[in-house]
Amino acid sequence: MITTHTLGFPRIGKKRELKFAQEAYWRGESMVADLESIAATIRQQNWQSQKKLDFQTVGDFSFYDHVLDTSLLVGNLPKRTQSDLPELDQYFQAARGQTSKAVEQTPVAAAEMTKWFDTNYHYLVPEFAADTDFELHANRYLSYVREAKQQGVNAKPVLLGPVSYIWLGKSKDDSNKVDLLPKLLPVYSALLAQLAEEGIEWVQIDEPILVTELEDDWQQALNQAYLALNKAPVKLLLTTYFGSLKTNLRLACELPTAGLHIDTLNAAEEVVDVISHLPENKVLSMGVINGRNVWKTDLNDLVAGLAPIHNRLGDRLWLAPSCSLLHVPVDLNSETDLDAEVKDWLSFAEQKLEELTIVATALNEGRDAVAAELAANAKSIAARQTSSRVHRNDVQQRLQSVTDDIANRQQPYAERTKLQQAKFNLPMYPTTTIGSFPQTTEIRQARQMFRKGELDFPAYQGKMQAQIQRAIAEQEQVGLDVLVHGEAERNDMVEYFGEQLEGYIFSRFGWVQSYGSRCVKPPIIFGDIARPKAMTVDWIKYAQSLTDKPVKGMLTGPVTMLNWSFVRDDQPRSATCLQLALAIRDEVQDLEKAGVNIIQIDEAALREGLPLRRAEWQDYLNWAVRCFRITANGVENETQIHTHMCYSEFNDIIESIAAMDADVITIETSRSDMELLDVFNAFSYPNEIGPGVYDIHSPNIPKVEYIKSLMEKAAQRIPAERLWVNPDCGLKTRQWAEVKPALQTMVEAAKQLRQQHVA
Ligand SMILES: CN1c2c(nc(N)[nH]c2=O)NC[C@@H]1CNc1ccc(C(=O)N[C@@H](CCC(=O)N[C@@H](CCC(=O)N[C@@H](CCC(=O)O)C(=O)O)C(=O)O)C(=O)O)cc1
Ligand SMILES: N[C@@H](CCS)C(=O)O
Ligand SMILES: [Zn+2]
Repeated sequence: MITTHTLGFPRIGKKRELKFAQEAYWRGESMVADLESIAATIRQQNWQSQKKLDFQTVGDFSFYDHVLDTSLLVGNLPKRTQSDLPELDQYFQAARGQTSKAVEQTPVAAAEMTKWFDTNYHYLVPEFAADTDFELHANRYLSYVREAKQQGVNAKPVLLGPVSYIWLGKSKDDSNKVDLLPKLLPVYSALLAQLAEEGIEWVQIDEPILVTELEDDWQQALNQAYLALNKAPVKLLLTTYFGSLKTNLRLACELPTAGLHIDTLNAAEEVVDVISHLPENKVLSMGVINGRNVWKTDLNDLVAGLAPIHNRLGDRLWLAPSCSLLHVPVDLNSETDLDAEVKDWLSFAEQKLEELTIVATALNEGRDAVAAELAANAKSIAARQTSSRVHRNDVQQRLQSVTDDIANRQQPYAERTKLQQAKFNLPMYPTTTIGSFPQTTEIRQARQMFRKGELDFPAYQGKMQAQIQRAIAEQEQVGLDVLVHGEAERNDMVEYFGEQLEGYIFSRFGWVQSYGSRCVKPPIIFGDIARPKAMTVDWIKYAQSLTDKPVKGMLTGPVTMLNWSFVRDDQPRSATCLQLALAIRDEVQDLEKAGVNIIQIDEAALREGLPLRRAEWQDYLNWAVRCFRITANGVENETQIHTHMCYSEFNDIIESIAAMDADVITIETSRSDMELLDVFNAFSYPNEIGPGVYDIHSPNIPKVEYIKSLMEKAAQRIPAERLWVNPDCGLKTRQWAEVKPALQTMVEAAKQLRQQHVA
């Protein structure tokens, strides 16, 4: 019999119950018991949903992030958070710098946050030093295991593996973090022994780094780890996901574990090799349902492909989604307003579990046992393949006419900058922001009322215009040079555009965790993309009508739209990106026609979209940069194109960043003390740069001297004439009470820098 399981399930709840409980606790409006109670209900519901599978996963629930959970579990929360406060409060301090406002505390620096592989999920980076010691703190983890068992759950606990845990962290003292492994392994061994005492048979141990290019020392670390952990009295299922194993294939097969999970969506071509290298006594868990996308699986096709593998492996075959379902929305059944035709093509986390059981039943008992389900699936798959709504002749024809010319500006930057300087006459160290201002409760409630029909468009528009007025007035008072309209009308920088483009649909409850309590609702691209009408022009024109200072038009670029949407799987990502590029190009040109001469095209996700293996980077960068250029470069020389990226480790891709040829790039650099600019310097990056001068994730107000010192460091690397002054990223998650003084400080710092420059 095939065994079914899942690597993890979304932990936010069907209607983001966890978010509301977390935020109420942090505001000091609820007790920890309320938060724990909601969390327990979510875990119970999740196990209930998994009842149809052979195992239910335990340990995938998290109050903030599963990497931080591992830090807690192995006694490695940052030292600065260690206090007499209860464990959960120390945990929140590590995550966000502070816990519930109702708790007396000293705020601390939050741990750094970064992207989880190539997803839009962020984890909290473990901190290491040569003297880091580990200690098992398993109470919470074991309590979940016992809670599950009390509910009759056939628990398969999940752990982030020790080698990936260390690999994902950062050494704070330049010591070699992999050297810490011998100190960490006894903690894992002790935990596995305790799990065995709880009656656990199988433990899922995630080593996602096996899909990356690993140096020898990391390969040896994996060998060392599993030789040690193999002695534990439980069976280990080693799990890999998000990619193929390539040069790590033999290693993954041969590590001494009882089973191996591979992502067969991303490693389809490796299945035969894995089967032939896998020792006869090992289980193979095949990740056959896409955990990163929302399309129904072609179950008939899958059953046909799996049948010979099942014949060969028999009971050794396990089936699961490709990765944790953390990256997809919870339940399609919550969507009552979704376009019925497209809804029939979709599958969210709950539905993916159903798909899994249908496949397993078809293989275990024969197709007749699920004939109706397979027939219904075949109908949906065929309907999608033949739908007239997927392909559009006008879009296809336009794609045929694309030439390389449209990706080029008329003049090189060196010429454009003279014309732009004459037009805008900006001072040295011009100041600006990245686009968004606080998304207040007032704004979100107005949008909710508009969505429910309680406000008509003119009333909603009036409210948003009032917000724009406020944003412009605040910026004028502060004395910024290039203003923004503040993005009040946008629920999200991607979803907002998805809602206005044809070829997209959007859900009502399709939330996916991005970090902590923050979620995104990625819009879904189902067909060819077209822009029926201008999307932003009226808002920007309105903002410009309120001031004599230039207002930047603000758009999300094609690569970011692609990377933060659920995309179609019936054509290459590059083809979808090109369609997006053309649609957004039209918006750029409409803005220009409307007299908007500074246009920012955010490509926040360009870097994170890099494939996990370097060998595949160049191909991605080639088409991604070309798409950006197609979007941006159809404008006059005098029109100034900005782009923005939140993560600025550009060491390996600086040529591509330069090839984008944006007149100005604003980036996140404050936390790196401007060292990230070294690469721009070494490359002699020719265009203008706005290195972020303060971290927008923190409520702290920066000091003038701090900003000046950062900009002085920047000026050692980039000629001052090409420097802008701006925050690291947008300000939507902050409050006005924090934003205003922070920007005042920034403008004051810029003024002093100008004076120093003259002197
Ligand atoms: C810049 N980042 C972004 C990423 N990805 C994106 N798609 N967008 C981004 O901006 N990735 C990297 C970074 C960091 N990530 C994030 C992700 C999410 C947020 C964030 O603030 N999310 C909000 C939800 C935003 C949203 O869609 N709001 C809607 C709906 C608001 C809502 O919940 N309404 C309530 C009622 C109103 C109320 O009472 O407040 C409801 O519908 O029930 C909107 O504004 O209309 C979040 O809260 O999680 C930030 C950075
Ligand atoms: N313009 C966007 C970019 C975020 S990456 C904002 O300011 O929120
Ligand atoms: Zn950003």
